[in-house]
Amino acid sequence: MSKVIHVAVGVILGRDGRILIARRPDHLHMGGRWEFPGGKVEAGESVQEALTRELREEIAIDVEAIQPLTEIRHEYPEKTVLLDTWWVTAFSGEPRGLEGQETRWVARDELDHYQFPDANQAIIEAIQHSKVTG
Ligand SMILES: Nc1nc2c([nH]c(=O)n2[C@H]2C[C@H](O)[C@@H](COP(=O)(O)OP(=O)(O)OP(=O)(O)O)O2)c(=O)[nH]1
Ligand SMILES: [Mg+2]
Repeated sequence: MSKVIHVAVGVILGRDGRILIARRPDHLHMGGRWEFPGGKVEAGESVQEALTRELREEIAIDVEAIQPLTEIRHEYPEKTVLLDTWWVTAFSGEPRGLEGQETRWVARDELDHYQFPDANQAIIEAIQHSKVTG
């Protein structure tokens, strides 16, 4: 019955090694929590296309290079998501929340200080174990 929602997620690496997080608008699923920007893969779209589109729509950057990070499947009571998560190692533009979201650059070892959706714990561990540094 419950289908898995495929989500393209970008872990955006700044030149100083920090990572961009954004606060989900209150009215959305997991509203108020911090996230790595991204959104649902639409029909006919590849995950890379979705990632590029979502990061342009949400935070006004153009993706130039990505590397796979991890895939996390998580069952929330209301839905199941597959977070298809990519490092964004090069981009153009200056990120800003086009949908009014607060954004923040944080050091890798400070991610634990923010409240993310439950599925993200596994992403944060993958980041902290990854050798990608930009
Ligand atoms: N973008 C993003 N979504 C996440 C993260 N962690 C997590 O559990 N999710 C969940 C929340 C949502 O149920 C789903 C992503 O949906 P979304 O609301 O970002 O999708 P979207 O940008 O396409 O938005 P919309 O068109 O539905 O308004 O994945 C994360 O770090 N980033
Ligand atoms: Mg989104």
